[in-house]
Amino acid sequence: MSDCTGTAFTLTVFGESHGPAIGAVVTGLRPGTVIDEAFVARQMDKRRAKGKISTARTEADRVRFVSGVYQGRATGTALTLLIENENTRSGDYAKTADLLRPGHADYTAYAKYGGYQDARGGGHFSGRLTAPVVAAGSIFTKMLEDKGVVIATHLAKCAGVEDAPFSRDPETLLRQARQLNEKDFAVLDEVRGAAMTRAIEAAAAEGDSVGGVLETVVLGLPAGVGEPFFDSVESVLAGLLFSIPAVKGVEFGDGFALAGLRGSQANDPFRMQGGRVVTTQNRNGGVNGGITNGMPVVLRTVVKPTPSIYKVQQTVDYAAKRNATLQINGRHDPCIVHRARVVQDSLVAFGLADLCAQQFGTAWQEGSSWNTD
Ligand SMILES: Cc1cc2nc3c(=O)[nH]c(=O)nc-3n(C[C@H](O)[C@H](O)[C@H](O)COP(=O)(O)O)c2cc1C
Ligand SMILES: C=C(O[C@@H]1CC(C(=O)O)=C[C@@H](OP(=O)(O)O)[C@H]1O)C(=O)O
Repeated sequence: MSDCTGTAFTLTVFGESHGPAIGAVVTGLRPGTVIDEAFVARQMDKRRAKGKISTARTEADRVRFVSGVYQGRATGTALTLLIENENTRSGDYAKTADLLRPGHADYTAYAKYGGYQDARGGGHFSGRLTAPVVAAGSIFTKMLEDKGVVIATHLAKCAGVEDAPFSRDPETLLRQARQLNEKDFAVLDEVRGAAMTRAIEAAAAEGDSVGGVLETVVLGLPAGVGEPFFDSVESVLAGLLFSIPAVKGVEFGDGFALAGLRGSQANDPFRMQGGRVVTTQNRNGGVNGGITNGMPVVLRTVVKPTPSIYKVQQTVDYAAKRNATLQINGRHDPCIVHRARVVQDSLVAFGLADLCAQQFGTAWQEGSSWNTD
């Protein structure tokens, strides 16, 4: 069973999109860890569907902590949080119940669970399950922020429109990261952001959907975080990021572009700066040998176009075992990228907090230094 992930901390998600509630269980929290419900609510708002560029299924997404929290702090025993599904319209799926949606998990869930799965709205395979991921992940985002680690993601590309790149200047990059975390639609260049929004709306007007690339930076992590071989920073984060429904690619640093470079270009030269080891460029994305090197961790994911579109599609009728056509109605995101950005932040936070706990023990949360000497 792998609805559960993590080592020092664990995160379990449960529920179905059209069931009564979805939720998460977190274990391993140091007693006294701050659970800032206002911060959690702000993060949830970034994932909330808004306007024509998102699904019309708007959910309040109120997070109810039902165990493991007392007077705003973690008790140290299992923390459980619940989010009710309040705006389901299962009837939308009734007419097409046996018609497998191309690109979605209808067929694969059938193949695995033999018809016992809750198929309404994609059930457990709905992007809806990312709501508890954000709620739980926010605890780790806050934990890292309190330690001076800033995680920020922008829509590097969406609907074919590219955002401005992250700055290479450390101070400007930190300012950009902080500004992104205040934004609803996370772009560095608002003009390009407006072009993205128009392109999403244009695809939606045609009954179609679009995808894009989410780029994350993590600032303020010390060198030395990451475990040997199978729990390298890249292995852990990629595993978590591929769990986000619709993510089909992950790369670190210059990623696939490294294939076209020479070693003399790909190696990040070391220098001393203010008593610290730094590199003069960051093509390896702040990770060498699976361990952080103290430079910004940089990674990108590919988010595919939403599978549920309104154009007529070829499929099969699984009950009748014959070819069929599918015309979806119902409420779907014409684009997932802008909503998935905070899911990405949350899972990066969880993965890195878990690796920090393995490196420093859960006491790493205390005080302002990392005790790295
Ligand atoms: C925040 C979020 C919202 C999503 N909204 C929709 C949606 O409205 N309609 C849809 O068909 N897929 C949506 N998806 C994507 C599907 O859940 C996903 O494509 C599906 O589970 C199949 O998984 P795969 O694409 O990883 O193979 C959403 C994903 C996320 C993360
Ligand atoms: C409800 C959310 O998104 C849902 C994700 C989703 C999917 O297939 O992933 C399909 C749609 O569900 P429904 O058909 O029930 O409206 C989206 O609305 C959410 O993200 O909170």
